[in-house]
Amino acid sequence: MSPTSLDKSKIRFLLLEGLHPSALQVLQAAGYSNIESLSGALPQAELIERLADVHFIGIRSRTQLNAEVLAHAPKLVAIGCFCIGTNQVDLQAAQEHGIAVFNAPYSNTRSVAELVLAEAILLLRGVPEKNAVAHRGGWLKSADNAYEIRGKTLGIVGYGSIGTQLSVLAEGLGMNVLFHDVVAKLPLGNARQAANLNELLAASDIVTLHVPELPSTQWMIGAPEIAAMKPGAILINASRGTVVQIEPLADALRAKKLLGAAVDVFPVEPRSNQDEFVSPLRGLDNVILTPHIGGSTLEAQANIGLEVADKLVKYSDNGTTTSSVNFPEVALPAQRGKHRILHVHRNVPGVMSEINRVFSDNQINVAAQYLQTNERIGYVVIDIDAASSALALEKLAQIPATLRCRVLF
Ligand SMILES: NC(=O)c1ccc[n+]([C@@H]2O[C@H](COP(=O)([O-])OP(=O)(O)OC[C@H]3O[C@@H](n4cnc5c(N)ncnc54)[C@H](O)[C@@H]3O)[C@@H](O)[C@H]2O)c1
Ligand SMILES: O=C(O)[C@H](O)COP(=O)(O)O
Repeated sequence: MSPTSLDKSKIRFLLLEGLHPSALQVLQAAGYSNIESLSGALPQAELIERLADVHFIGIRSRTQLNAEVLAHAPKLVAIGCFCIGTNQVDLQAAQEHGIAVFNAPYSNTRSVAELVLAEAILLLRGVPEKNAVAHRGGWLKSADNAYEIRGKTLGIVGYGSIGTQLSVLAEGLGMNVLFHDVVAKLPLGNARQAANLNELLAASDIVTLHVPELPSTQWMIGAPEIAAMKPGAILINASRGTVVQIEPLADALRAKKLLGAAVDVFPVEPRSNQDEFVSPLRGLDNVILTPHIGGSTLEAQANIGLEVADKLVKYSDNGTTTSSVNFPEVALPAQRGKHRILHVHRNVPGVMSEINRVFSDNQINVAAQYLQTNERIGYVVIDIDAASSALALEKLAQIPATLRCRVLF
């Protein structure tokens, strides 16, 4: 019996944006060798060119996999976002092409929370400004506008994985925690959910943002929201660059309405370390500017490499889609002596009858079948006799609603 899965040496992986070597190690240990790793993101035209024969791509937050790029990726089976955010991928277009998307939803939450707390402490003491002045030969020894973090109110916008982790750490430092979320959330410790964003803005000494990039979070902090903050408050954004309007923020910092700010993410970010960083916030001494490194610790990156690479291997090797962000979740144990068909299809009436007709019309015995659907697509894993898999694959590929179809083992 000949193996029907594509030979592992022919399965191409393209890893972008300097993924941690742990990702490569997981892929190699699973038998994959056709792997190209690049340190930066690619411009759209080059991305499209390279995706022509790539089966799996690994990216971080910079690589834009929009509908046009995905339309030019005929062999792409899955995308690994080696980070939390998946806003850089058009998840709906990926679904429509039958491409599964995976991420690492928890691996860098601690790293972000630690950075935010460190920034809050430094900004409350005026350290960024005092440091900048000292570098220019000045000496700003003064207790003016320098405060302890103990007893201050931290306002967390978005009480998810990062927001809750931060909440616990902040209370450990003696802070009061207020949070705002669109969903009613169980407060941890003594934290309290604010009635709305304005209540949080008016009551917080430090406002920190931890919402995903969504249409509803775009530019959610602009001039009116900054005006609603306490005079002398601090704003921290380590979420996404589209959440805060930069010009009103720069104005408020210049006018000393805000004591300081820490910004890790920007509406436009350089594609690589070789490109220039351009921002109206440059040159403001009371602002900590960091190059999108909230999740960039070796611990987080190593864990992300292991987690996402493992998800790609499991999907490639046996079709498991557990914790995919855009695919129905299916996990079936492998069966000895059987071949496995993975069929992704548009979720339209009658499609399962057509699929099952392939087996009944061709007298193919089905040993196991597992279907999961969401609004748009269905994903069915079918184990059948090895001798029939080539015929089944050919017939299933002809069903008009088929998006992707492959056979394993
Ligand atoms: N700077 C970095 O390096 C870095 C690292 C990790 C994550 N991030 C960003 O941080 C974001 C948050 O990460 P997370 O793991 O905590 O995500 P999460 O999904 O666990 O939590 C997000 C929370 O925001 C809430 N939310 C959504 N829309 C909202 C709105 N309009 N107003 C208030 N709350 C709203 C959600 O209900 C959820 O509780 C990620 O989506 C990512 O974009 C940045
Ligand atoms: O979404 C995330 O996890 C962060 O924004 C980190 O992105 P990065 O991997 O590009 O640093």
